[in-house]
Amino acid sequence: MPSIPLWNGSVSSCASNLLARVPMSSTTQLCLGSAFLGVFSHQAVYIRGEWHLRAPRLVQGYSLVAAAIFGVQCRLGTDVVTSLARTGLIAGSYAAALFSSIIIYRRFFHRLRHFPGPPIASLTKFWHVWKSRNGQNHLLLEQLHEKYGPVIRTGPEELTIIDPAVMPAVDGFRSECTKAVWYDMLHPTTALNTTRDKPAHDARRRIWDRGFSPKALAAYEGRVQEYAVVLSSRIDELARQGARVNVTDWFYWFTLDVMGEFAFGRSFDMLRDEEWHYAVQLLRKAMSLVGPFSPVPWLAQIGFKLLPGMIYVRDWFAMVKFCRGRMDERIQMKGDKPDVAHWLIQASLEQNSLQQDIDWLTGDALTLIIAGSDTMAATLVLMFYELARTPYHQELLLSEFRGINIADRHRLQYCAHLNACLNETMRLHPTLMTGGYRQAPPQGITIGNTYIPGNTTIVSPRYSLGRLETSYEQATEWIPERWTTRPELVKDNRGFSPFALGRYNCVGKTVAMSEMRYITALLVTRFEVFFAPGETGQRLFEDLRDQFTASPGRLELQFRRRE
Ligand code: HEM
Repeated sequence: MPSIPLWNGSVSSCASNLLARVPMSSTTQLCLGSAFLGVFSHQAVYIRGEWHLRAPRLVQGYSLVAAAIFGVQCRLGTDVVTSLARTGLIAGSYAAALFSSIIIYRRFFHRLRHFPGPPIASLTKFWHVWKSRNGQNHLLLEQLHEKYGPVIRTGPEELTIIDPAVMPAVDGFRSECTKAVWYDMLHPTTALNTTRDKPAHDARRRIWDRGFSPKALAAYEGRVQEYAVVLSSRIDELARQGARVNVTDWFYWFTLDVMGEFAFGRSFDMLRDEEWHYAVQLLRKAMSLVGPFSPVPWLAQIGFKLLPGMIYVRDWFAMVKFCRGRMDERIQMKGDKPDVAHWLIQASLEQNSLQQDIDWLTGDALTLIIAGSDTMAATLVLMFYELARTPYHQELLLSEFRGINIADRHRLQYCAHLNACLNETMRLHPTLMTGGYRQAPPQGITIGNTYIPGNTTIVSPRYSLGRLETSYEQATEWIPERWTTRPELVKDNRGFSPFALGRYNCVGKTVAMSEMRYITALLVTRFEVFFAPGETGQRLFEDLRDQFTASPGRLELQFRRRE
């Protein structure tokens, strides 16, 4: 995109000459000129292309221009108050004209103008920031679905599509969709998951795939099991005391410790210390902003670039610094530990680019920690909530595990009811509830019978897709048998894609399934699980936050050792 010079010396002297020549009474003329510029800049410049990454520069540029207009007036002898007022008028005229032009265009001329949705959503994403300020975007989209149907305009450039055809259309192997602007939210952090450019993503993905090959997975297995056994023995101690177990914390500590091992060859030691590591706390604080600010990645960019000291932004940078330090340590580590970082570092060494790749390595380590822990922990919490409510399913699982070696992941992967419990949890309580935004290719795309114009952001919320009565019988109930003995309860499974499809699918799917199967088998064979007195699961759902990955509320269970 061409960039417009917002400020330089020649503009300054030009403005100075101009103001010197015109009488001050011509403020009206200046305001009109400014308004004209506002409309012109929208129609000629901003109407095309993406601007979110340039938002910080634009803020700086406009501030400079406003300061220059003010400065020139003061130099011409106008008093400060009048200069300020006049600058406000000129800047206000520009802004009013610019935003009026944007609003009229978005409402009446935009290519998405015919799609239903809240009228204000077609004008600005700020309505979405406001509506999802409590981090429960998944519920908001459900309400909109009820009111407006399967295709909803949820933003000036955005459609939310709650139709099972959306998943194969946007993520299928032949799909030409790309990752949407949301993935630039954390720019300039570079990482596999946030790479929007297809060739660059594919190249990085090939490196990651080496870290998840069958040979690599076999090497991680033992280490994951060690952590699972530690978790189980901690729970055992609590069970002996008859204590309540906040499984939300324990499952997070378990998955985060494992991901620390994968990313840095060193855990966060949370299972051992029984408390949150400070770096993980920083990460979680920073991540809590992802939910409300997801609709406006440009605002996040302004925060990152112009307000690095602001609370939450500061936490994010502190976490990145921590990861960078741990990655430096990991690079220096002797020995050949089987972890994911090994493969990423090895690729950089082979290309002789270790120093240049340090940002990639840090960003990828962060991705691994977030993508690998939040998803698994939330799935486990939600599945144990369902199991605690239904002892019958614990018994079914127990009989499935009888006589088999649960430490053998190949054997566990054929446990039909275990797989069904996991699938059913990921259908009803997906851990990427609304996340995974895609962008339609320039020529557009047809989903079901609906043509989606080019470059539209497409949101396909798994939370709503998993609850469609047109796809599932008794859609809001947790019935694992729908994936085994009662297939008639699944009418259309195209929307079921917990790990995504195609080029952007989950690289950690096999490790995730294997880890979740093992920990479930270990806990169910050792303990009976039930709600702690007074626990209903209400807090779990009331405090459940949609911040790209799901962040569930507290759940207190009790465990009783099986004889
Ligand atoms: C219950 C467990 C998990 C679920 C439901 C899950 C789901 C997903 C989904 C839906 C995506 C696509 C995200 C997008 O469109 O932006 C994804 C991507 C990804 N996942 Fe997972 N995931 C899980 C566990 C894991 C684990 C254990 C790891 C690592 C060990 C992992 C690493 C990744 C990475 C690196 C990506 C980015 C892939 C790419 O962009 O090429 N995930 N995951």
